[in-house]
Amino acid sequence: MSRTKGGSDKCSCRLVKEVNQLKTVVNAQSKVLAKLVRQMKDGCKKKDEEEDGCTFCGLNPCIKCLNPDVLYHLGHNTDTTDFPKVFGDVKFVCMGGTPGRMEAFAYYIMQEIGLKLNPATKLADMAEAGKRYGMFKVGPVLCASHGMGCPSISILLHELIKTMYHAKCKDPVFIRMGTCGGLGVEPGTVVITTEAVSGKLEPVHEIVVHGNSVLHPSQLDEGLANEIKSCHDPRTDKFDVVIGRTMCAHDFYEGQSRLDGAFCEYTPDAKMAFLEQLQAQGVKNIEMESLAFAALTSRANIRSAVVCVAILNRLEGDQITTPHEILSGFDKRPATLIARYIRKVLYPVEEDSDLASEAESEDGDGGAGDSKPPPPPPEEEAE
Ligand SMILES: O=P(O)(O)O[C@H]1O[C@H](CO)[C@@H](O)[C@H]1O
Ligand SMILES: O=c1cc[nH]c(=O)[nH]1
Repeated sequence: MSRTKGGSDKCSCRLVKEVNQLKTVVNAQSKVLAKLVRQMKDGCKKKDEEEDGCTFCGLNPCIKCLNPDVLYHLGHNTDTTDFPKVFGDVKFVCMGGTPGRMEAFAYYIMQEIGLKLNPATKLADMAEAGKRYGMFKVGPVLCASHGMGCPSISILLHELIKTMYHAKCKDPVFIRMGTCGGLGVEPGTVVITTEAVSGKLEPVHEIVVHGNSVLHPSQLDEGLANEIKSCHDPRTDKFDVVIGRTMCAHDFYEGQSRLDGAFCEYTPDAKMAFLEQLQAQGVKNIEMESLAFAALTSRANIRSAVVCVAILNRLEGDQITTPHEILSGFDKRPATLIARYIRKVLYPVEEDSDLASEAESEDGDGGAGDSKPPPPPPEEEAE
């Protein structure tokens, strides 16, 4: 009996050992299997990306299935516009409030990057059919007006991001060039945003989806902000450039603590206390689109920057009394820096010293438009 018991003990011991060995083998095999599946998926993802072409992340997977995709506010759709042909070369998407500013920028950048237009023609407004925004294309630079406020820029960004997606664009950079109210800075100073904050001073853009609040971070690309700042030449430019946080308001008057709106239910002291609180938190300016701009571009992993000129110092007042000629000179300042940045990217061999020779001349009649076009202008026509 005892022999039998000893035998069965031995047997179960061997069984346990064998089961354990088997477990080790199965575990090892499932690790190998998981690795192979991962490699297989990564391979397919890479292939998809190569096929899709566009480098954006996190986009709606259903875009592919929209046939056609109608970009209603831009007046284009994938049935009638050949996106890769029309927009496939876009590397810079520049945006600003008004169609006039963006058309002027389009002509300016044309000169700056050495493109030419047949003198008998003019740049077409590519969003004319949508009757909402203005859009002009000059080689790799797409210039679009976004209107006022986050809802307006947000609609445009959805449609521009889809435009870039359908066109299979590779890593286009998005830049908003605007005006703002400065905080403790001289009127005419250019402010480049590090981070957009809401009226509650939170670095998030809130959207309401299905009745629920959804928050998206509103960071901007620090490297890009510094690259654009480095295009400033303090020796010759007649303006300062600072980097800081931007408060994005959903209104020009009460939302920005002005005392001159149709309604005002706070005291001048409360206004000053709020503006000083903003300043203490590193806020350098106030405008109305940076939050949606930062949030939507960063959701798609797009490098983006906000470059605005202060048209007044809010610590000194609310009303904009600066004459229009001076304001339009101010408008050219963000444009000058952005054009230099674009030139640097397109013509990296250009010497930094070239920047000094074409610094903004506000005494002249053409302001930033006086700049010399870069050497070897490509023999290409603007669209
Ligand atoms: O000068 P732009 O870029 O239009 O932007 C600023 O000016 C408008 C208010 O006057 C707001 O849209 C604000 O963000
Ligand atoms: O004070 C200002 C000036 C321009 N744009 C704004 O939103 N606020």
